[in-house]
Amino acid sequence: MAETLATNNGVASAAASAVPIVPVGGSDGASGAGSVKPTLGAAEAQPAERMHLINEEQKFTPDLTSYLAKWNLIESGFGYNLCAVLGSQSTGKSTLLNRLFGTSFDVMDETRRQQTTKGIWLCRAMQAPLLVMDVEGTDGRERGEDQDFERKSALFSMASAECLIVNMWEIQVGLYQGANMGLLKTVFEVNLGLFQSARARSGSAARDKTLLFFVIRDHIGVTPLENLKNTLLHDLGRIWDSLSKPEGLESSQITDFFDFDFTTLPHKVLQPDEFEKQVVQLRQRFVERNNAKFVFRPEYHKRIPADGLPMYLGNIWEQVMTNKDLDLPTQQELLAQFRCDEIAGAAFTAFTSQIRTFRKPIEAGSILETLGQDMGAHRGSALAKFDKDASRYHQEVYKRKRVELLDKLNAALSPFFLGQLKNLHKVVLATFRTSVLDRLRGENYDFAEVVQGERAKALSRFAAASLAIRLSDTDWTTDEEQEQLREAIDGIADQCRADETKKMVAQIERGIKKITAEPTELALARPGPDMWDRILIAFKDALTSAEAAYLKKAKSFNCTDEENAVALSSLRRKSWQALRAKIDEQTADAVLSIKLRSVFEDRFRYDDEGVPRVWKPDDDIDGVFRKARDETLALIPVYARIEPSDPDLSVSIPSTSEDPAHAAQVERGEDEEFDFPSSLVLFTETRKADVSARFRKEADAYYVEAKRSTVSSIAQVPVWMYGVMVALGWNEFLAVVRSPLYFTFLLLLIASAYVVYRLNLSGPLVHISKTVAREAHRMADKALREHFAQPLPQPAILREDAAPALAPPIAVPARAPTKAAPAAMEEMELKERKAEQ
Ligand SMILES: Nc1nc2c(ncn2[C@@H]2O[C@H](COP(=O)(O)OP(=O)(O)OP(=O)(O)O)[C@@H](O)[C@H]2O)c(=O)[nH]1
Repeated sequence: MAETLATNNGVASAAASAVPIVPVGGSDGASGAGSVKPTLGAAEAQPAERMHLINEEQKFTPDLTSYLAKWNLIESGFGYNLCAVLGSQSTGKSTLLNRLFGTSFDVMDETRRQQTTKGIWLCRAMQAPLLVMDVEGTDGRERGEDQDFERKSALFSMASAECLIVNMWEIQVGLYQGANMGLLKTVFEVNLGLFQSARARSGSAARDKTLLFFVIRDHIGVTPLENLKNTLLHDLGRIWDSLSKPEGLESSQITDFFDFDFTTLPHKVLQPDEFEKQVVQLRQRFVERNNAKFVFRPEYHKRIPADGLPMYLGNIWEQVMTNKDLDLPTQQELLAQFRCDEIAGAAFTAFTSQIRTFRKPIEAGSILETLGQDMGAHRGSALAKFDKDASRYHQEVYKRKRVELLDKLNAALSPFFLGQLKNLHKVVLATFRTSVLDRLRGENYDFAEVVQGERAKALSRFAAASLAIRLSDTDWTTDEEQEQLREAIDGIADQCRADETKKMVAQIERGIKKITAEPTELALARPGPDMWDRILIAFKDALTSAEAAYLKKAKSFNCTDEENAVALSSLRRKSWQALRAKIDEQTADAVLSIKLRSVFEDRFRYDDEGVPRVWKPDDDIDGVFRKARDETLALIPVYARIEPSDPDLSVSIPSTSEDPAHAAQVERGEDEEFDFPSSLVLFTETRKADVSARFRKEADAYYVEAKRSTVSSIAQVPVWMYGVMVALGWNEFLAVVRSPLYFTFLLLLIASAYVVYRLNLSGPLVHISKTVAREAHRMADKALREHFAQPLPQPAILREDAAPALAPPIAVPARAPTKAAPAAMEEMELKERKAEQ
């Protein structure tokens, strides 16, 4: 046992040089040391205000936190020490504490010798971060037989203080009650129970040790400290042996739980200078950390941070009061849980107010560029705050609470992470769409390259941005969002490709329309058995080159064969429909009748050399008319159906019913139904009959006109008639020459003619005359047509029943270039007809 003891023989024997002593406020009335000067190097200029930790009614103070703050200790963590004093009443405990630590405990008035300290008082030492407890003296006459409070207070001091100063006079050494041995026995017993569970759990007794520092007062020096110490140790050993120890601790030694130290102090009244000197020396052991005999060794510390001390001490006292077994480690754990929760709560509150600013912009769809850093910084500062205050508490509890706090912080940040991801998804997708569409403008682009490039850009931007907001120590992942983005991008790419394909098909279709327009117009204007051959050759040529153009471009679209087949089928169908629209335009009723009339005129009004016919009475007008009319009528069935003379030139486009892709489009309402066989038929039978009837009427008018022209040529005036006219008009001639009036008129007429000739006005006059004549002719012609349009008795050769059967389709020779009836004439006639309608 002796080896484990930390004794201090030197203190008692060392009669240090006279060192002035601290005057501690006015509290030390007994010392009368108001004249001595402090040499403590104190951090505080004045003694700290004491506080009643446990009052006479055995109530624990609620003000400890504020006092700790006032004493600048609340933030000190483990950087403080706590000691308490035990001893009989009026043995100079308060005096000793005030002298040693510069505290402000009340000291007994020497003249009255009555109890001064009631309950437990606490004060901060003046020169060190040390809390000192002045405990009500034991064995006081005020409490008499009632030892309840002294036991409680001793137990409380034992549980909380690192160092328990046992104050006694030299003459008390060897006594049982006087030396507080009875009290110490009780304390040892309860202490064993107290530490039992702690030992079982931690396996370390050293950690829970307490120092019992015996200060033997009024030492007159006759009995050396060593003897006194041995006496005390012997007594303590006896007490320990007599204890009923709990199971598992039967063989435990007193030194497993306590360290002992001993010192003496001279009589304060009889040897005041010596007393003060030794107090100063003793003080050094309490306040100088680098002192070799520094009292507060780390293993004595209860490991309670200063800010948790009020609660810890409160709980201990509550347990002491309710006589429950004290389990200090449990208390420490409970305290740690409570304090860690408190600290975490404070850190979390500050954290939530900091991160509140993220909510609005993220909900509004914005992307916060520094969100990841900010989230990390706020989370880090919350954890740092927690670590700073909570790490001093029970480590297991601290670590568990830290994990809980981290989870809570992550949960609070998670909505921002997800919100930002959602916004990122939207923005990246929109950028992808815009960029692709921008780059698809114009002609020179490779669709696959554009889409692949932008896709890679979008995905890497998303990956980088989402990585930036992924915090460590979270289970946050972005895999699902990346997959969703990939799908969305592919969806847009597919849509773009479909749009591009459509655009390309429409462009090619326009090209085909342009290329086939002229050959179609030309072929329909010059009908014949090979009319459709010419049109279909042009169409097929255009379609073949269009398909080649599509396939060439489609390569860069990465289109599948199926997509290509659909697009090509659509291209063929649309091109055919465009051709058919052109044909419809060129075979509309009005246009067709002009075409037929033109063909008829070519055959009827012009001879084989293309020279206009002047009908003579002996000409076979009827024969020529019949032939021209029948040949023209024979063209109507040719126009009626698209049918090439060469079957190889036939075109076959799948109808909707044969094309599932188009059928689906029709079902979706994106296109109209298409039936190829019916698209080959231009005229129904009824329309054919209508066209024939109309043409016949027009042809009849030509016939009548031709007939009339022979009548007017027959009615020419014979030459002799002019001789007769001269003979008959001779008298009138003479009358004019002889009459001055008529002659003057004649001269005026001649003069006018001369002026016209000289002024070269003959041209305009002739032009006006011609115009007037033409207008008159047109009006007469119109009147005649209207007249003959009435149902008149027809000549036998013109009646339907007398007409020969229509000749089979025959080749219609191309019109000679010198012939009349150019397209302009046709148009003029068409306009005239429209105006008439
Ligand atoms: N003989 C002697 N008397 C002392 C010594 N120190 C103080 N006293 C006197 O003892 C009396 C009691 O002093 P306190 O310091 O109040 O003693 P206490 O133990 O705190 O008293 P309670 O708080 O009532 O238990 C005072 O009159 C002091 O002057 C000392 O070293 N020796």
